[in-house]
Amino acid sequence: MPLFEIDGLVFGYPGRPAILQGTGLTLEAGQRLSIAGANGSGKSTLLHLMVGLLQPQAGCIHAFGQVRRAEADFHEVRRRAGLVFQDPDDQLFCPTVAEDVAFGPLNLGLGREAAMETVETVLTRLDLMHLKDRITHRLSGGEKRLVSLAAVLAMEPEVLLLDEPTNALDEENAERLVAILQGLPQALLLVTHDAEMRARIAPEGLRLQSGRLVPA
Ligand SMILES: Nc1ncnc2c1ncn2[C@@H]1O[C@H](COP(=O)(O)OP(=O)(O)OP(=O)(O)O)[C@@H](O)[C@H]1O
Repeated sequence: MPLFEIDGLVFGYPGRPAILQGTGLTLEAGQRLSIAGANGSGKSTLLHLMVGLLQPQAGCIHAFGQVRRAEADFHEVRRRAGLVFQDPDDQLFCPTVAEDVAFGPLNLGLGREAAMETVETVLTRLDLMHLKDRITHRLSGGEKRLVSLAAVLAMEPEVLLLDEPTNALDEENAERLVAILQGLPQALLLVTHDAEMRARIAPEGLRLQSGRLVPA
């Protein structure tokens, strides 16, 4: 059973022409797919539709074995599919890094102590323990991006949806992120303009062009 099976998606922002015009996509368990495409072609929009942050005007989103239509259908999707937003400020909203990373596990019903254990495990794995007690909004752009990934991984999603994950990262941290992503067991959908990163993490590539996904 595919994790996501999307067919015939049509979407345009209110008062604007449709940017997705019959987009289809299948993501299988363990599969790593990349999506390239021009600025403004609708890549971020597609990821937002996949987790129910936007509603399509037509088409079908089948996720984790069920058709998802209403907002309530997407609660489970957002728990099982972790979206790392293009802008970390859309992801992080707690006063400290520890609280931001603990937010997901606490929301899933973990007790405070268990959630804090998860925070330490994930931050240690990403080599970010030095940021644990920092004020989130005072972090650098690159630090925020890594903490965003930590916050998503803390929820142990079955699939990661990554929107330009190396934006704002210096070379060393971009390299570290690539190594981390290569080592993760999850299925992954990677949106990036970085051709080298696509080749190293998700060589099976698609391109969003004229509102449809085509082989890259
Ligand atoms: N909330 C919004 N309201 C109206 N238009 C929007 C909104 N969000 C995005 N758009 C427009 O929709 C189009 C697609 O945006 P989207 O962010 O999905 O593109 P993208 O392929 O991810 O681009 P990039 O490569 O620059 O990140 C763009 O023209 C953008 O300006």
